[in-house]
Amino acid sequence: MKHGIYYSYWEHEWSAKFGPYVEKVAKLGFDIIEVAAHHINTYSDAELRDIRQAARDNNIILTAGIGPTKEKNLSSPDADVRKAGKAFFEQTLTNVAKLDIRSIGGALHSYWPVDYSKPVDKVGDRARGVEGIHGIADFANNLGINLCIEVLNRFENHVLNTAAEGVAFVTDVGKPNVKVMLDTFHMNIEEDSFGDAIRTAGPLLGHFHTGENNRRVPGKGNLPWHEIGAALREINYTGAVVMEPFVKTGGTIGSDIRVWRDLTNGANEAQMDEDARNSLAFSRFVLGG
Ligand SMILES: O=C(CO)[C@@H](O)[C@H](O)[C@H](O)CO
Ligand SMILES: [Mn+2]
Repeated sequence: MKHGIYYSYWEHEWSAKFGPYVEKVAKLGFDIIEVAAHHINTYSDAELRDIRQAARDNNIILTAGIGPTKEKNLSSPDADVRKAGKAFFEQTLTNVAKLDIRSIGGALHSYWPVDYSKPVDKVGDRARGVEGIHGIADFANNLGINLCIEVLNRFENHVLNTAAEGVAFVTDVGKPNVKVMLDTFHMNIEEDSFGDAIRTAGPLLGHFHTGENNRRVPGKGNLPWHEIGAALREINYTGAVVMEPFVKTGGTIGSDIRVWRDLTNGANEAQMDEDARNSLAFSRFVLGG
């Protein structure tokens, strides 16, 4: 098991440059830095080469996360939007591969966060999502990349809310590099049992996000970390565990995640770093790795 952190912990925008975080998280003791792929197509090849080199020098693995926009939605009823989504993913995956990234996770099968001001078509979106992911899976596989389909809570997406729905979706896609991704924050809202949800995903679990009930770093809230760790051990999970804390207000990240209060009690960067370091020690102990 490898442990990481999403760089958005420290940032307000998905467009923030992620290069400087490679060395920072290495110093904090992490194995992985997860970066937002939303704007990777604006990076030059030279920039990507430098970041890849920094990761190699610091013994850090990069993983990617993404919440596709409505205009790049692989499950849209509009064929032109689906086409734009496919082209966007092909370009994004090509650039992601330049960083030696082997895993991209998020609502790849849909868009995020969902606009609920209009009625949603869960059945149609799911069917088009299966087809859309099926249509980019081989392209990703040829680059050595796993597509990890994130199960989200009802307020952020309607297509997949439980591990069982995630497993059924991934089984329907039927490609070896398409996996289920779970996130403890979302599980806490939707699942009857953390342990059962993890066991339901079993060998299909490809990526795992951690965060407390209020998205503080693991160890500062009330989630049943021992139960979560026992279930991960039971299924012999050896993949990435990436903490995804969101504790600061502001910017697109603050508003997409609905952070309307400072959950750090005014912590400065050094104190936030210390929280991350402590949570990493807690996570390694309780979850393994
Ligand atoms: O859990 C979440 C959002 O609640 C994230 O994983 C998100 O989908 C994506 O990473 C955005 O970059
Ligand atoms: Mn997540």
